Amino acid sequence: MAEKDKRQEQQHLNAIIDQIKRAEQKLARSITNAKADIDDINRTFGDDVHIGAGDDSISIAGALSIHQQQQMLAERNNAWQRSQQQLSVLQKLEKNPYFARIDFRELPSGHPETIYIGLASFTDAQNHFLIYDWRAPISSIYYDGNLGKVTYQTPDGEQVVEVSLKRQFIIEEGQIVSLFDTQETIGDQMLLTALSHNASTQMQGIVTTIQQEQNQIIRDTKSDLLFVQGAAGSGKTSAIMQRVAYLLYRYRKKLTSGQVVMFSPNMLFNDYVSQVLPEMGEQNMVQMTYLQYVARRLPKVQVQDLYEQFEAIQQNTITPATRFVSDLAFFQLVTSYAHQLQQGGVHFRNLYFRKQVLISRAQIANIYYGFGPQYTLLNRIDGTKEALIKIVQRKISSEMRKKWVQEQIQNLSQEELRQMYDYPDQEFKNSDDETKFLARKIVTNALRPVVKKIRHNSFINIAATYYEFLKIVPQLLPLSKYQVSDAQWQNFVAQFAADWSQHKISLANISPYLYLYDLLTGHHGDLTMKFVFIDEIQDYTPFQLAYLQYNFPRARYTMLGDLNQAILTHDNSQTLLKEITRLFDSEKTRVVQLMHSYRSTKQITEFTKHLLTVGEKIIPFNRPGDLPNIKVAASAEQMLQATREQLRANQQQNYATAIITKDLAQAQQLQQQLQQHVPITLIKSENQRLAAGDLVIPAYLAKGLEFDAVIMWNATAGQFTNQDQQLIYTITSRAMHRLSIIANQQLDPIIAAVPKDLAQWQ
Ligand SMILES: Nc1ncnc2c1ncn2[C@@H]1O[C@H](COP(=O)(O)OP(=O)(O)OP(=O)(O)O)[C@@H](O)[C@H]1O
Repeated sequence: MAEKDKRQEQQHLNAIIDQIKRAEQKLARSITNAKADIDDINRTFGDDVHIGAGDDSISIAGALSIHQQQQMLAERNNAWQRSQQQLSVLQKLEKNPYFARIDFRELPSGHPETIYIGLASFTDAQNHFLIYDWRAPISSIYYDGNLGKVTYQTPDGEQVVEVSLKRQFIIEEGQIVSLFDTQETIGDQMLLTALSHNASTQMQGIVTTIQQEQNQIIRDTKSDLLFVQGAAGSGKTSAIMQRVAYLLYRYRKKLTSGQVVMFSPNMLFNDYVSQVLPEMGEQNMVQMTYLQYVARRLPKVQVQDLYEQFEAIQQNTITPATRFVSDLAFFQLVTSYAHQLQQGGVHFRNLYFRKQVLISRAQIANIYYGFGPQYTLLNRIDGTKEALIKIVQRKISSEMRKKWVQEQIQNLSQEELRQMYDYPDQEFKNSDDETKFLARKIVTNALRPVVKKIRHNSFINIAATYYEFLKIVPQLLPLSKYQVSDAQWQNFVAQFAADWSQHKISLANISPYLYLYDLLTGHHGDLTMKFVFIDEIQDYTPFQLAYLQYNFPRARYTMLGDLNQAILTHDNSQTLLKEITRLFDSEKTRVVQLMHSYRSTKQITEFTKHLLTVGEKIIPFNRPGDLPNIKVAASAEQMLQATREQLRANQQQNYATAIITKDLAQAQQLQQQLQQHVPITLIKSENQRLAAGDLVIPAYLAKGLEFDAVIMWNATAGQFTNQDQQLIYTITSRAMHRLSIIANQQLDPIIAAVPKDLAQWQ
């Protein structure tokens, strides 16, 4: 490119930065003023409020004044926060205002235009766009098209333009480091630079290099279900973070970050992605794991956690019965069973008062089933609640005469008495009246917990109802059709009861349990949630997905996964997609396949894709690096030695290494052995933070993460089973720049089967 062009671009950049600086100063002044206003209002708050003379009540004028002051304060606070946010966006823009320029002409008869695209929009005093937000409709021509005719979507329909120039910039601290014109969608040069960086404990945004296939996902606004299947490292997670930012922009004023929820594989991962949106000037969405979501509904019961779940898979304790209750067929069975409960089958609990049965379960059942057949479950429960509360109210009068109440009245201290009165120095006709008043108060207070129990549906014994349901499942449906024998089913049911008696529940049972509870009590889910994102979909069961859909009935769903990386569900992963699409209207379902893999070097991706014998197509991005190296040591001692040497070699290249083990026990043992020689952090729980530097981490916690260098520990024959192909793929595909595999005496056969020329064998 001509020197003259470069000079002109730097001049243009300087002029823009000047304008940004001026806007920053203006904003900083208004922030200072807003802050002064807020302080002022706070200071004069007390003075302006007129307290009514003679008593403690506030006069109407005073109350109005308080209300006005509060409103004013809230407005100023909002304005102040908005300005703060704008300022932080401007500060980011000042360092790196834009990354692309497009010259184009609207067809058929527009005049030539030049636009610059950056992280956010920036306009001059006359409201001319100096920078376009990357999410603006026009910006999609940067991501989607080549030179020449390009079509893009606007809110008013399609628009065609003729693109004559696409220029990309790398700008650091206000200086153009490099710029190039490109014919392609996004020049490979720019992507290569982006991908060559070192891994970090925080995920980075990909605004400047979003690929065309990713852009389809980010800007989709039509689908109720957007299902993205993509190889390891194909940018699924990156794309959805960008998609959230896009949706918040596109639907601003109508959509808040609280109406977007993302279900992620573990909390470590939540932490890993937590900076992406704030870096783009947006607030984080709600983020949680499925386990957190269901477990918080049953705070007194211990739910099988991620670790136990993974161990169960490893020990092959996943039975045909567990698989069956994870299926859509079982979801439908729970749904239809709930209808049957209108006729009978709900179990109840006695309601107690002062250790005596106040309303017996038989009485409650009579009320519940006393309503006519036209009553739905919801009407039935509402009607029962009403009737129970009436019974409680009727008890008040008879209870007031009881001895315990009289005793309590006599034992009341002056202070307690004062608190019982409706207002200070309350007067009564006579002492009888006063005693009656106090007795009523005491009994009402004592009955309050019972009323609360009624309101919270505690009179329903959901565990017994669910248990009864499990017991009769074989009568409702031929289990043999689902490859479950009678004995296996009996075991499953017995296990539920045994777990429950110890206040535990398995992950397989918790979703159907809660679903039955929801149907019984008319809990209809969260109607305000507008977008639900589910990452690593392959680790969900169809039941869980159907249950999520039940819980967020008005939301649109984006599901991402790699069917090659199912480490918690194994065999059903290939059929999962079919099952999921059954849950949605096919007209509004879109399936996108991401085939390019960006994370790893070409050598690593070529190697890892051979670990999969069946699976989806994977095209490596052409970023060169070393061949993966495989070391088969002669003893456990030598394996450790080789690991230390590899760690050292990686450090010399400035690569942070993650040593990934099959399970937690191996990770713990290895870290202890290594720690005597080198500092290394053990990641043993999802509640930890990801530390910078070298780590030892079990495979199930490394999901979704990436590292400069990976050492796969103990890839010895016999450690992994035939079923572990996807686990091995997940481990090895975490490496960005270097992959090492270390085994003792004999290599795992899945790895040994990879063509010899794809690795360096030592
Ligand atoms: N368009 C892009 N520009 C720059 N970097 C990208 C792009 N797409 C993906 N990457 C990088 O590739 C790596 C992998 O991306 P990401 O973690 O989003 O993939 P994934 O599909 O979720 O992977 P996995 O399923 O293996 O967890 C990240 O370092 C990400 O920054």
